[in-house]
Amino acid sequence: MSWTRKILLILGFLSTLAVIALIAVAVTQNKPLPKNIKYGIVLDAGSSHTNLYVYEWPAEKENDTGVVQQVEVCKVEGPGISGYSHATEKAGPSLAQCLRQAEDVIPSKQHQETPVYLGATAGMRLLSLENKSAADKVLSSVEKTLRSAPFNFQGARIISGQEEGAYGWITINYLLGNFKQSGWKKLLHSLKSISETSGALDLGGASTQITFVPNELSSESPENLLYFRLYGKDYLVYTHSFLCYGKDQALQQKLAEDLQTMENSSLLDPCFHQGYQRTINISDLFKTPCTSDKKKQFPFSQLYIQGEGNYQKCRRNTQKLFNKTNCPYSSCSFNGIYLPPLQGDFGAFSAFYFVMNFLNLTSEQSPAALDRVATTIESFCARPWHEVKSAYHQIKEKYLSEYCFSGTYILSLLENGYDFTENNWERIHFLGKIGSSDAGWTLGYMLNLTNMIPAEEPAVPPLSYGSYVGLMVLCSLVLASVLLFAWLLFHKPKCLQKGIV
Ligand SMILES: Nc1ccn([C@@H]2O[C@H](COP(=O)(O)OP(=O)(O)OP(=O)(O)O)[C@@H](O)[C@H]2O)c(=O)n1
Ligand SMILES: [Ca+2]
Repeated sequence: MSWTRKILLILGFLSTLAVIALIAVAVTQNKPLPKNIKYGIVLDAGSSHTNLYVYEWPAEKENDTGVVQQVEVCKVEGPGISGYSHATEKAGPSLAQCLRQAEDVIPSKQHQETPVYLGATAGMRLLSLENKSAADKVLSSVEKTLRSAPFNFQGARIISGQEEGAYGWITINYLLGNFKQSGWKKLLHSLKSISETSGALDLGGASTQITFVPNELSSESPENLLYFRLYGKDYLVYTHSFLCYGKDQALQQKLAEDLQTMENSSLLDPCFHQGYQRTINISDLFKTPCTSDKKKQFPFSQLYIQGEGNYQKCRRNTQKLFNKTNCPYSSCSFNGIYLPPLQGDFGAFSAFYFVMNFLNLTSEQSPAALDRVATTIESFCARPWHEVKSAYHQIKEKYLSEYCFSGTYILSLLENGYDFTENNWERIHFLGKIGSSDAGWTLGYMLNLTNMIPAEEPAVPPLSYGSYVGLMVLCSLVLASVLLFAWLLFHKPKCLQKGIV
């Protein structure tokens, strides 16, 4: 072998070594640190029940959007905490089992640093209107239990309807990735200076919320407007919470209304299936502040409900709950509450989802047209109770017996209350979960209280780790080839000269 050929071989070998060394250095120098996971707990103390959520996120990424996810949900046995008004000391202990479940999910050495929050919604709002001292005692009881858990207690309080709407909106937009815009979308949006978010529709047992970014800025009703700066963008958000318009309180309102014109104690109710019967104490019906204005003396103490199963009648019946007669603003939803024109897509969750999912009306591939939704509810309501009961024997009777009313109420609320029509119906997306996380206010609440949503966009390295390593490899290969080529060109080893090769 000639000396030039030897040198060439050595050089080739050295270049390969250099490339390998460069890659090795790039990989080891920039290897991401082992994942350090953090946890947070939020208890959603709703009017019908309490859920405990455990969230996790990588510690080093806590200011990025979309990194927090739900790892556990525990449904507390028994009623919501507002249901303990007659045994307030039992409200706290009812949470113990779910807290123990959270202890199993979160590594013990991290218990102490894990924040735990409890937010109570409309059930407790109503209880504090009805009996403030009972509401305070319930909150002290749950605080005592939460303080005795091994976590870092951060508060147990009643959140306002505005907060409930706003945090629900933050949750779904965080999970849908609407706050983070990358690539062409970011460019497009910065050119048009818009950023699309999705509205949020939440239906609980005692209240319902509507929250979205309206098209035009209007200061007609400042109490319905919220301002946020999130990841470097400004958002002006409309929100309203209707207390007493959750589906359980809406049913109470409807029954109290029906009672006004009754001559005897039996009620033929079009919102329940034919053959269904239920007895209600009239005193219970008027305990809630939602019906107190309809309270009067009745010549009977119990109400006997007989199902009739008639959607059209039920619809006319529930429609009466939405008073559209006077509106002091340019536009209203109902009861004289300001509502700007609807804008964009909406995510509809909690009972909106439970009910529509039961009725098979949530499919994203072929969203049901409004008239198909109505006919589905109509034919469901028309099925006799014995048939419904045997077809869905696995579903709790309390839920099952009310899907006809709830479906009808949801249509009334969306169509009569908020003015959704067949033209924008497909903009409503009924969703239970986004990824592994439930849609609801709890995630947004935790993100806010732990300062995990920065006002300005966090500085992020321009390249991801993978692209960085890839680029290093590419540059090294190009460099090595250029060197080799240059050497070959200038030194023209004999082996490459014409006649020798
Ligand atoms: N699979 C399910 C689960 C719940 N529900 C009903 O859905 C309603 C509301 O549920 P939820 O969103 O959990 O309400 P809460 O959070 O308890 O009430 P609020 O937000 O008003 O405090 C309740 O009437 C409950 O009976 C249902 O019909 N089917
Ligand atoms: Ca709720």
